[in-house]
Amino acid sequence: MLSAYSGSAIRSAEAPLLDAGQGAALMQRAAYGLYAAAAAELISRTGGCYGRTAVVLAGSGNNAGDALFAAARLAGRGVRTTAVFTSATTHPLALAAFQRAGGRVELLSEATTGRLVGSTAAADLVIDGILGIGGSGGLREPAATFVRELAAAATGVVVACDLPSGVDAHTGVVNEPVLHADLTVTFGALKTGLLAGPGAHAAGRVVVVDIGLAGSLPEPDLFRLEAADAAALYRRPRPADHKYTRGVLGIAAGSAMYPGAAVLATGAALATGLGMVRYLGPPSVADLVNRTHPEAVCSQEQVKPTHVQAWLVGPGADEDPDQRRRARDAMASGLPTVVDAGALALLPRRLAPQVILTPHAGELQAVLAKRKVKATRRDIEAAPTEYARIAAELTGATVLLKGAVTVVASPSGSLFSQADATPWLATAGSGDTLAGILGALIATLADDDGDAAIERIGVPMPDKWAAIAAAAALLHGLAGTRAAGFGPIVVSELPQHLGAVLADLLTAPPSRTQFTN
Ligand SMILES: NC(=O)C1=CN([C@@H]2O[C@H](COP(=O)(O)OP(=O)(O)OC[C@H]3O[C@@H](n4cnc5c(N)ncnc54)[C@H](O)[C@@H]3O)[C@@H](O)[C@H]2O)[C@@H](O)CC1
Ligand SMILES: [K+]
Repeated sequence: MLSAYSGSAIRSAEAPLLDAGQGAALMQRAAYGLYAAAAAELISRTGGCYGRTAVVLAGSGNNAGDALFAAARLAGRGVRTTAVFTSATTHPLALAAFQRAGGRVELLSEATTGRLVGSTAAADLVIDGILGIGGSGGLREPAATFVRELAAAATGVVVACDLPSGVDAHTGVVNEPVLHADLTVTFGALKTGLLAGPGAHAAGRVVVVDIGLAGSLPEPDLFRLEAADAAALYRRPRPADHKYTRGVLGIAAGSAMYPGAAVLATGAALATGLGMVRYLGPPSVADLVNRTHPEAVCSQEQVKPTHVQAWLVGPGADEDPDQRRRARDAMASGLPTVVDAGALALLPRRLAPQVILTPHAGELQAVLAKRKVKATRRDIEAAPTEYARIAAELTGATVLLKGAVTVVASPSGSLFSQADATPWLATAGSGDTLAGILGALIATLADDDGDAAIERIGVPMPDKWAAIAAAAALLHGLAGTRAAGFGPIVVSELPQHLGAVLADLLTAPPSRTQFTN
């Protein structure tokens, strides 16, 4: 599991080391890590370092210090380095080291912007060291115009120092213009803004350089599950199991108008693995579910007499009064319940953490509007963790906000973010399969075994449902990525790819230290 921290948490972790006079040593560790990662990137893209060109964009703070010390080391490997200063002052020792190593210096101004955009765009490597965790708001002039023009040009490889300048380290809000990085080399620990919100896209691949903060870090602000966590969370069948002990999921999805949602959600739940799916819905849909998934037990029953461990309500069920009633009853049942699509319009005032809402930004906007929180879809997309957290707080439910990077907010305040999906998953029916996967996971992990699994992966118990939701997003993303390897995704085929993903995961859980948002 990856853990991420706000900029202020990183600062507090650094404080005792700075007080002990270790500031220069911390900067050297950061700079060395940045140099090594940038050199590796340069070699992999251009075949070497000697004779290549690099431009460092340098601001006024310690972020520029890291970048200039790193560039001095690159110069020592024969890289022709130039620093473009966005302000008249900078880290003096780093500047001296950079110049000693043969680095050239340029000062950005209105008059030099056009020329420097051209030469920077032509460089093999650009290191963005304008702002780090000390930055607030968007870039000011003249850096703003320079970065806007540079971002519109084709550049060599872009490596961000600590974080892309202009990204909010805490929220991932991107204060435009921001130079999108191919690689972000971040120091001490992951920053929340590199894993969530538009900042996650701006960051590209992320590597963490250990500068010795591990012992001083507080509780993380955000978690990200890795494939190995999903494998550890997954409830494997045991010899003494029968279908009723492995988890039974009730699904009230689909309607005469949208029968496909029921088929997709059921198929995804079955492929995730559980004891049984009990499908409840109108006869025509039940018939279709039966024909496509004969193992599902279908009926027109209501929620109360149906014996299950968990519910999934809402996909494709907007217009059907019986399905709406089932959704309301499931939410009131006290059982773990996935509330998706149409059922999101039926929320009672207050819910519990085992109720997991799975809106996209537009649906979350409606949920929030009913609770007098005004936010546009754009606002939510710009700061997804903030709005998911508000929704979890106001409803008492766990909130999984779908997006390219999916975020999950626990009513306890904890956050998860998962970036395993591929844009190919943005296709009709995709959400129904995510709901099905999540439904199967909550049905199989509803009991004490689920609690034990949560302890195993090191998640605090109040965040059990958020972690399971994050695992569902991860499995859905991996299945989608695998499916996309065979061309555009046909959602009804996703379950078979999910089966293959699970088979891989459960036999050889991979671990990752570097990831791509
Ligand atoms: N504190 C430490 O010991 C360490 C810090 N490190 C580096 O230092 C960085 C933090 O350094 P700083 O605290 O100096 O902060 P920054 O380097 O992020 O820059 C802060 C400076 O930028 C100015 N500024 C803020 N917002 C601006 C904006 N929107 N437009 C233009 N200028 C703006 C401020 O006036 C301030 O002078 C980290 O991100 C990391 O790269 C690393 O060297 C590791 C050790
Ligand atoms: K930066």
